[in-house]
Amino acid sequence: MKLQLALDLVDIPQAKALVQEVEAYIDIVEIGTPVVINEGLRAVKEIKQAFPSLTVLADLKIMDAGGYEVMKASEAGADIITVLGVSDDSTIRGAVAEAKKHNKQIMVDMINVKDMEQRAKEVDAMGVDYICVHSGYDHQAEGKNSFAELNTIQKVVRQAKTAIAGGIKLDTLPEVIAAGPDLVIVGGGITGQENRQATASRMRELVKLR
Ligand SMILES: O=C(CO)[C@H](O)[C@H](O)COP(=O)(O)O
Repeated sequence: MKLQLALDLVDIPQAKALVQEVEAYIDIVEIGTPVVINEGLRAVKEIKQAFPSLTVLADLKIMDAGGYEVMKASEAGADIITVLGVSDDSTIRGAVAEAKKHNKQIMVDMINVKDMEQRAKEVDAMGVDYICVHSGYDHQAEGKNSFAELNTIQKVVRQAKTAIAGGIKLDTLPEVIAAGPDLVIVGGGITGQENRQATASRMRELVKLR
């Protein structure tokens, strides 16, 4: 099981400072959608240059032009790029084909997918690397989480790794870990804490036990 740090509400200098603090405890650093909107792919490029040994995920949440956008993110240094599960199949296939050319990986974010079981089967068959169940900020505000959805996709996914994101905190992490995803994604559960290093370190310990 791996741990991904999601950076969403920061600029590039703040992102670098945060990664520096918790680098030892994470496997993947995510350049979140708001960061890419504010700073562009330069944020991906600068973080990869500053932390070359970390896997960098660009959370582009691609919805169209899969091949082109994956090409640009790959050129910027992203190792993993996200595409939305609600996208057209041709977008996901284009993203997967382009990622393979650059030796990169595709994560499909299943946010707002209505038939989770059916779509997970379909995107799994398209050769994506990760399938991520995700309660976004708007869902979190309504008190939702993705634990049940993780269970649903785990029953049908055969080749991709499974991931879960959305509002995971130190106190809910044991429940998430018990559900057995391949990757746990934590944003505010680390970045919003007073002692980020201690929180990330404890999360690392818990994740490592599995
Ligand atoms: O993609 C995102 C929002 O769309 C976030 O990166 C993801 O939800 C993880 O952050 P948090 O743990 O703060 O919810």
